[in-house]
Amino acid sequence: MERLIPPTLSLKGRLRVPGDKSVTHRGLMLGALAQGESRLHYPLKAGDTLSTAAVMRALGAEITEQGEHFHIKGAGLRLQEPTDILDCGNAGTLIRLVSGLLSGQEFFSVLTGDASLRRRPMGRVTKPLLAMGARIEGRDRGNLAPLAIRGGGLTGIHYELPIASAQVKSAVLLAGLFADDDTEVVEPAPTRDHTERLFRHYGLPIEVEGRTVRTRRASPFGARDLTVPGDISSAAFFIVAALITPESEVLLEGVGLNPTRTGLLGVLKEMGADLTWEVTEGQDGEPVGWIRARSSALRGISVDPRQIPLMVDEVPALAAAAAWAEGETHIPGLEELRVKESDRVAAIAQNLQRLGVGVEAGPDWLRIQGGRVQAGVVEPFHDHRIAMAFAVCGLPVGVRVQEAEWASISFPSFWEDLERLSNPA
Ligand SMILES: O=C(O)C1=C[C@@H](OP(=O)(O)O)[C@@H](O)[C@H](O)C1
Ligand SMILES: C=C(OP(=O)(O)O)C(=O)O
Repeated sequence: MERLIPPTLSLKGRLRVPGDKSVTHRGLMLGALAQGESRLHYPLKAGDTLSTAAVMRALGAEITEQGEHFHIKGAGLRLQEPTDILDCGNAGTLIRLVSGLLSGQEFFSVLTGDASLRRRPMGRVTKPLLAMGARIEGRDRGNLAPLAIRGGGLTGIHYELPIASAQVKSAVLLAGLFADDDTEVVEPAPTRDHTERLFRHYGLPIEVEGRTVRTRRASPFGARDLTVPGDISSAAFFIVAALITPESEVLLEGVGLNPTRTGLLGVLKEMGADLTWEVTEGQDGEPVGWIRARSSALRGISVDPRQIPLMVDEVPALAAAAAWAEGETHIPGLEELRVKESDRVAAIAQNLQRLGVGVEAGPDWLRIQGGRVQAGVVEPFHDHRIAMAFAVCGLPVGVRVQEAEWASISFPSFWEDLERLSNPA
């Protein structure tokens, strides 16, 4: 389905973005492992997290949608052998985290997903899980889904992550809940720490010392309610939209402001963004607050690559901001973007070109010549973040977005929210 976004004069209003995708995935998994009943408040109900709910149901948890929340009846630490293959859809976080969980279960399971997910590297999780004692087979010597897992009999490991990845860290920590001896993961750089915070919320073993995270075998634990903050990765599109559209002011409320997720805010400030935010409460271990973005004269910068893991899903939105900035923006450190839902380095470069923006792409970098954006047609390459980022990039001049339905992977109300806040020419 193609969406026509008319040239937009201004963007104004307040918005509560949908629940955080990372926290929703984890809340569903840990609620399913708990004993007893709990509520997951304000979860993200979108393609990726509905896949997680379906997978956890197939593993024995009862999960029902009740108004604003999910009601979860946990299966406890011993899940049920699924009677069919488990479909992870488009969700990298789901297949990687649940591989860790299933490595701890003494039964057979098979994980697969859509065409995009079946192209994404799984060796990064199967390698440490095999080292812990799980039996895992997959295409390409265990690097590609479908993955067949027979779990159980795990021993803890000390694992130095070769890449900065919260998914790999979390997969190993989840497996560590079922392993003899301690499991220790060392990160090369900080990544989102929702798993660590949620382990604490549920009273699961967790110790953090600098870049080292440690866990050990879990005892049965009780269910606890959890409230999911708004997703800063979804907020990012409206932040950038307000910055690049004249006469705009947008207030985003109830947004998760975990410092391992807010890299984009600092980078945009460095570009001259009129952007303010404040943490107003702590919600089940996650800082939450508001963000205000106003139209700004942005300038190109050279982004510090150490910021990328703290804004890894926001790079498409940053590219949209860079297209409207005066001068050149250099974004290094993008090797991981090559293996997301699409090759995001290539997808960003191609769509910037479609809108008349000068761009050069290297193996792990982008160089964007800002200041001149033309109306055009953009192609998301089956990737939700690319669809939304380029809707935003073309907003002030008008843009046609192909395959607009992909936004529903993480932000089903995106088009409606955009229309509500926009004043078309
Ligand atoms: O742990 C998570 O919830 C996520 C981690 C990141 O992936 P990597 O671990 O591959 O960097 C991110 O891109 C993804 O959208 C969500
Ligand atoms: C990379 C993403 O998600 P996942 O890895 O879970 O598919 C994303 O949402 O941008």
